[in-house]
Amino acid sequence: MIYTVTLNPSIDYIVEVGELQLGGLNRMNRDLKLPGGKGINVSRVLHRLGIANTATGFLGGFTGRHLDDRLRSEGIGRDFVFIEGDTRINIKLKAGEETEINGQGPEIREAEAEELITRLSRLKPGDIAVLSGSVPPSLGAGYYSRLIEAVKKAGADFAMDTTGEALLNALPLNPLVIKPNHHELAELFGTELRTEEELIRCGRRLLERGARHVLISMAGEGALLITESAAYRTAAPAGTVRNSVGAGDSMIAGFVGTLDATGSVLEAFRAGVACGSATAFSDDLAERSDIERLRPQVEIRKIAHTG
Ligand SMILES: Nc1ncnc2c1ncn2[C@@H]1O[C@H](COP(=O)(O)OP(=O)(O)OP(=O)(O)O)[C@@H](O)[C@H]1O
Ligand SMILES: O=P(O)(O)OC[C@@]1(O)O[C@H](CO)[C@@H](O)[C@@H]1O
Repeated sequence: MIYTVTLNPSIDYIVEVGELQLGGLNRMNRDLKLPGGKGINVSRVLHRLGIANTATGFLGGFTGRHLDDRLRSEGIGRDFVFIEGDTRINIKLKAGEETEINGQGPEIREAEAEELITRLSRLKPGDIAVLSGSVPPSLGAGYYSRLIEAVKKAGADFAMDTTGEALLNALPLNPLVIKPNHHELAELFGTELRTEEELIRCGRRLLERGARHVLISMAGEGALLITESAAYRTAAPAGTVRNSVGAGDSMIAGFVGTLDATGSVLEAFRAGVACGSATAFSDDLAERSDIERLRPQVEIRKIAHTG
């Protein structure tokens, strides 16, 4: 079973205005409230692919209840720890460009934090925990490491999609896959990454530090996959972008779900790119039919041997 862990879920409030008047009154052309938070997005895409999974993490308040209802109505398995604070609302403003304003997240009390660790310590060998997204400030960056230790002690595996210190701390614990986008990768290494060679070099350094697969997503420019033995590249399939929020999470869902089901790293890579692009071309996350339509368009090229 795949478990997704979202420490900081959200309702994503997608707001479309024509031209943004800063300091003035703007009227919305369109708005949409979607379940959000990176792990929750992974769960929703896995579910659409027909892959059994359980969404866990923290939910609270009226927003948390709404999210839980939405996930229940979609038929997604849930095992959230319910907290006192309100789950955040993240604003995704579309005014030509996409601008995101994400909340910090509610306060998580110590007993609530301990409860999630207890739940994850019940995973079984063969299970995979997908840990995604930001950490509410009250938990601190070290919390992910405690969760991972519980998962590993239970004999289960884990994948990680977060940034900064939390990601670096997870590397020695050997994540199945990590997925920085090219901007996050540059930030991790404190440098600009202009060429494919530079991206691959940084990806390899993350392998050396313990990751087992490194996916580098590059939005409309496709993605790179760095494994122990080689580096691969795909272009993104062509299409009209509608809402790219959750494209990276969709990619993780396709990669982890397919790797778990087939054992094929390249099929997992292909599925990941198809899921990511299908989401970018949809208002909400991708539907299975859109993913299947794009899958054959994803051509994978081996570009380098590792080592
Ligand atoms: N504009 C686009 N056109 C085609 N495919 C896209 C586009 N944006 C994203 N994708 C697909 O989705 C994958 C992941 O996208 P991206 O690199 O934007 O991830 P991300 O930054 O983690 O996204 P997010 O944080 O919005 O979930 C890309 O590798 C690509 O396959
Ligand atoms: O603030 P975080 O946890 O880093 O990211 C949260 C978020 O931006 O990520 C998802 C898209 O990947 C959205 O559903 C959600 O609003």
